[in-house]
Amino acid sequence: MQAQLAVASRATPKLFTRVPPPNFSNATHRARCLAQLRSKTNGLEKYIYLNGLKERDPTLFYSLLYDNMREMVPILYTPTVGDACQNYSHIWRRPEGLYISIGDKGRIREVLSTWPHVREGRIAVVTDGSRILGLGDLGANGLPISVGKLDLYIAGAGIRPSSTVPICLDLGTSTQKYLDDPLYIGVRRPRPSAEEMDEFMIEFMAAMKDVFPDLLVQFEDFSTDNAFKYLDMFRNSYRCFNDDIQGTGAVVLSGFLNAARLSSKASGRPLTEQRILFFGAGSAGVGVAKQLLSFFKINGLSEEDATKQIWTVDSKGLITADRKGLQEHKKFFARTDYEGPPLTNLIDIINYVQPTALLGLSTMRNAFTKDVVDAMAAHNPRPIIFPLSNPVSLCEVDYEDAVEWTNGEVIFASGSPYTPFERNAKTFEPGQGNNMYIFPGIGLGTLLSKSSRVTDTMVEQASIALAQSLNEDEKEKELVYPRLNRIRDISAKIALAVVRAAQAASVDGSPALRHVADNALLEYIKEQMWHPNGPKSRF
Ligand SMILES: NC(=O)C1=CN([C@@H]2O[C@H](COP(=O)(O)OP(=O)(O)OC[C@H]3O[C@@H](n4cnc5c(N)ncnc54)[C@H](O)[C@@H]3O)[C@@H](O)[C@H]2O)C=CC1
Ligand SMILES: CC(=O)C(=O)O
Ligand SMILES: [Mg+2]
Repeated sequence: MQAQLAVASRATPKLFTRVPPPNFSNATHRARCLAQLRSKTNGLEKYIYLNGLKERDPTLFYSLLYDNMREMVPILYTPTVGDACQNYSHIWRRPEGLYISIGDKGRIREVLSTWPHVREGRIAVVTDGSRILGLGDLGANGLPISVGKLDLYIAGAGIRPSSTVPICLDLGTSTQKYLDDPLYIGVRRPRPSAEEMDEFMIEFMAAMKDVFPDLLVQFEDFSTDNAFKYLDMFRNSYRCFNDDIQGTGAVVLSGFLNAARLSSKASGRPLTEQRILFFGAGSAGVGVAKQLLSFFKINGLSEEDATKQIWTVDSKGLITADRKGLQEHKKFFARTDYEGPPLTNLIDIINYVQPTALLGLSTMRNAFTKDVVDAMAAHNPRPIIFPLSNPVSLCEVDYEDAVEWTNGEVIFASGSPYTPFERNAKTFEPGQGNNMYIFPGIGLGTLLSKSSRVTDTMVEQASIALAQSLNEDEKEKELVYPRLNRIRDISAKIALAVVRAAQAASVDGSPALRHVADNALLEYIKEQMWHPNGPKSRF
């Protein structure tokens, strides 16, 4: 009898259907799992391994993720999630999100209702797979981006796993390779017309609200025209935001605020005279440019003067207002003060604009060549260079090159992670300008305040809170973003700012929080967070 009891106590019923070995302990198993992960040399194999671990033992998976963010985030998120998406139909093991197909039009509510945790749903990340990172139209292979973003909500903001709803809208794909692939997981058809897609999206959003009344929707990686269109269409009637436009805008503004202070210190140039050149003018480039307007406005410039500090470049060169057939989202920042022949070469554009900051959101690998970086350094003692395109295979310049070419003076942040390195006995630590720093806090603050909408001021305040979250060591090392292992603390501070902004905008639905002082509210936010081995949280 005693032997039986001893055996039973070794078994963790949720994890094992058979009795584990006599020497089993959770601590050793944890170390074993990390060793198994580290034994894999290929990123995609690591992704598959972690995916399997999440299925076998979610508590252990999230606990390892929480304690090893710097090692595991680059696997579950950019850059490796890009490989996972591109190969998803081939590496697929089990259902892990919700597919809503174009064929479900007319019965979307019914399909959503099949989700096992309907009443717990709080945050959905929704992609249509049409622009996954900078990798193009991956169709139904885009689901891992929703899963990866939600893992960051769980690890970074303490959202309970069963409250998260990863969704991929399976609407077809324009990528022939996938249509021809016998293992392709999605519907085999071209993407729908704008009219058909609008009808689908209107039904989808109404059904989401019915089925998940407490849900926040994060739109992710929609192609640029649709990203702007559906944000405009839904932001005033549903609790939603677009991560690529608003999340990226907020995270880059935040890093830029810190970078601009460092660069102004070296140049003596006032903050309001920062001149920003965007290389890439899609949903991310224009989203960031719009957010940066607020930087200048906060510093006292009128909207008209602020707009003059920003130049945008697309695949045809410097964007000017006289260009024929300019897409709607490019018009706001199109220059009216340039009268020469079209400027198409980046170095010519830099020499004309004389920017203090060069931000890359172009998907053009190595577009910031040594000559480009030299041109930036010729105009600035400390040039701000942010190559923000994801994944690393599309990044505009590698960290070590940017440091080498500027003799260590560059102020740098990239969209995907780079590792620190030593140069002349100094450690260089790169910033990661990625919306992963901001959306967990925006989501947490929106849920906690029970806001009916996500307003521009909520996004802006999130950005300022992130900028102010650097600790003394990070400031001393001249980092522009905090270190990733502090993300829960940072998300709590961002959430606090978001709650206050929601209250100021009167979109909050939790009036009791209005009377709680900031310090107490911050503690309350932290207490609400889910921990892998802790008590159940509210979210
Ligand atoms: N770091 C972060 O947090 C984020 C990074 N991104 C990244 O930003 C990149 C762009 O995303 P979207 O704006 O949504 O894509 P998009 O396709 O809408 O925009 C790309 C822009 O780059 C321009 N471009 C393309 N080739 C060019 C060339 N040779 N020279 C100059 N411009 C060129 C295009 O004309 C377009 O304006 C992606 O790699 C994405 O992963 C997006 C969101 C967040
Ligand atoms: C980071 C992100 O959202 C993107 O690259 O699309
Ligand atoms: Mg994205």
